[in-house]
Amino acid sequence: MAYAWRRTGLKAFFNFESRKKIRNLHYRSYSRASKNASLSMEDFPCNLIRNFSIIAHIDHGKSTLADRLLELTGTIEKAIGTNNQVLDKLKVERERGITVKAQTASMLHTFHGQEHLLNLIDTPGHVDFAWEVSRSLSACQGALFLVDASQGVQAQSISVFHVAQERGLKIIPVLNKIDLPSADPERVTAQMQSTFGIDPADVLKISAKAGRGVEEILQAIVERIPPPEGDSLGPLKALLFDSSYDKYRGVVSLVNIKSGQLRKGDKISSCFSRKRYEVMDVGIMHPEEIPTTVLYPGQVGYITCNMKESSEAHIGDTLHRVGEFVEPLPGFIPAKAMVYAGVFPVDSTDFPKLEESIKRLTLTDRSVTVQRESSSALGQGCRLGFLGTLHMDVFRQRLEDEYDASIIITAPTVPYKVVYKDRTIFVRNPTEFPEVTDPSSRVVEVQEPVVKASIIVPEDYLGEMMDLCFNHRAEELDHRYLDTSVTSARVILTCRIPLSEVVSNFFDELKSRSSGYASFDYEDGGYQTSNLAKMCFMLNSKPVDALALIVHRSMQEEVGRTWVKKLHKVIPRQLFEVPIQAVIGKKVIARETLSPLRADVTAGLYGGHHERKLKHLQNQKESKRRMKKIGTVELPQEAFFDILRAQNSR
Ligand SMILES: Nc1nc2c(ncn2[C@@H]2O[C@H](COP(=O)(O)OP(=O)(O)OP(=O)(O)O)[C@@H](O)[C@H]2O)c(=O)[nH]1
Repeated sequence: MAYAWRRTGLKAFFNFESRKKIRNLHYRSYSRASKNASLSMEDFPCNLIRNFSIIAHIDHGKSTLADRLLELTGTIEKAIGTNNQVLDKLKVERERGITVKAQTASMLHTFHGQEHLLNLIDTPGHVDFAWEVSRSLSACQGALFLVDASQGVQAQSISVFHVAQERGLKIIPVLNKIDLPSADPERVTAQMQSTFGIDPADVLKISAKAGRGVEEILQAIVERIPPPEGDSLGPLKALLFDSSYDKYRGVVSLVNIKSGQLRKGDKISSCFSRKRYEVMDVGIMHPEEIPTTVLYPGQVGYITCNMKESSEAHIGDTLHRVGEFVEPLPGFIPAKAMVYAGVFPVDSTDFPKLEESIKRLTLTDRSVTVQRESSSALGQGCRLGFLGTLHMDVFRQRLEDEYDASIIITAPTVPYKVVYKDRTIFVRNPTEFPEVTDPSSRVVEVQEPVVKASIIVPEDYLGEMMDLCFNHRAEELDHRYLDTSVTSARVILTCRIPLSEVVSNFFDELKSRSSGYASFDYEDGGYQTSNLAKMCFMLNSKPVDALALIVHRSMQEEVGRTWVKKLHKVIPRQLFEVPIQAVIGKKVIARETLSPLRADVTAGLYGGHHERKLKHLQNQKESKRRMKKIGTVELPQEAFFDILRAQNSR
């Protein structure tokens, strides 16, 4: 998919360097199918197709294994020893070494003299991109389940295993990184057995980096994963599971044919919108687009039709032939935004450009929700909903990298439920949070989202982790042993914890207090009643809306004091006294006072040098232009943004 973006819509926005790097990577890809462009899809009935995914905890080697499989099947050039990660195509993925977008590639592999079509979908490992994983699995019958032989089973190993199991996929357990000196294959295999009931005899032991054991993986894919099913003579049913946007061809959709045949020129219709289209182009992702004339049941490929707007490609939609009635496929549960933040242009006149960039970027990332908002301190902006804070950070980086946007993001907030006597509303922006202490607000109660969290950690750090969880208002703490190794037994700790705690600095604390050994995963745990309030920050009695926070009452003094102190540090002294206050309702929780100063920038310049004085006055005039005026208080724009950034990473 990203190749489609790269070739088209987003290409124009990449800077020259990143384009050059990606182009080099692109032209290193050779393949039998691209040389032999007349790939005949008729040659691959269902029994010769295997659709599979690679699933694992973050960094356990999915993209590296994908590279080796593509090399071994001749899809790309051999480059063992180098770390290409061909399917991680976005600049943000290559810079951070993480996958954020599932990618598809088709390989041809001859087994017992018979050529098979293997469709691989490489998926992200981080919990924020779990939606991407579950969507991709819908096109698969099997999954390679990778576990790092030195790290062992980690938190996301458990969640992705269960997602694959619930979908009834055939799971091939793989122990990766056996080349590492710290690898302990026996212990980790035993963990896989005790945690997932995996038979040790089924576990393939490989080094994706060195290419060891990868041949056996190809064999296992063909032998163990069932072929897809589907009647090629039945009515057309194509599951639309992903899409991207091409400014010349419109929407490019990724489809999995569940029954029937999809040909160029076919007249098709969407079960979701009932709109009709004509298929302009069909093909497979190899990983580049390779045109074919038809797609058969079980096959995974792309189509373009006359879909002009990206919103027309509804993820999870069923496409069928015009005039044929079909029962729609089950589709997908829509992504649920977990955190919200306001995104504003640094220069407020750039808002139209920023809004356009956000619109284009969300075409390639459908899990982001967008709503306009305005702030008296920051001007016009958008409130965006993300699946987590890493997702938010990746989106920010993509806006900067691919759209050259200069933005400022407010502190992430979670969606709160406010129950009134006669209705319930969701609040995604702290400024809209009611004054719950005021009886006239008619608020019955406030609820906050909670998650069911699991932390896997060596036993020695259990105490630290319990302490961390308690400090973040966790409840229902429980733990059990994952393995009983005498030297380094590992424990899985589970609890319910407010989502707002998770999106603060929880993850950083978890890593530092466990020396990097703990892994963490969470899933939606519903809502619970909570004692929350809106904290406003006032400068000289004027509220600064962009800084408002929602806090738990048990932490209000601590939070108020911390931020008032930080504001005191960064706000320059004014010509008058400025009280800085943290306020809940009408009550001042914390206060600092900025003493007055008469700004005489030429005071230090003794005698003569009239030009120097003029230059200083000129400089002062310049910097005044970059001041933010909040009520009567003038604040350098950068200082204000620093506070917002600090709130963002609190
Ligand atoms: N020693 C060793 N290192 C490996 C092996 N496989 C992968 N790695 C390294 O592990 C790191 C993570 O590998 P990736 O392939 O990016 O992992 P991933 O699972 O795709 O990561 P995400 O997509 O971010 O979840 C890289 O530095 C790889 O070089 C292996 O078999 N042996």
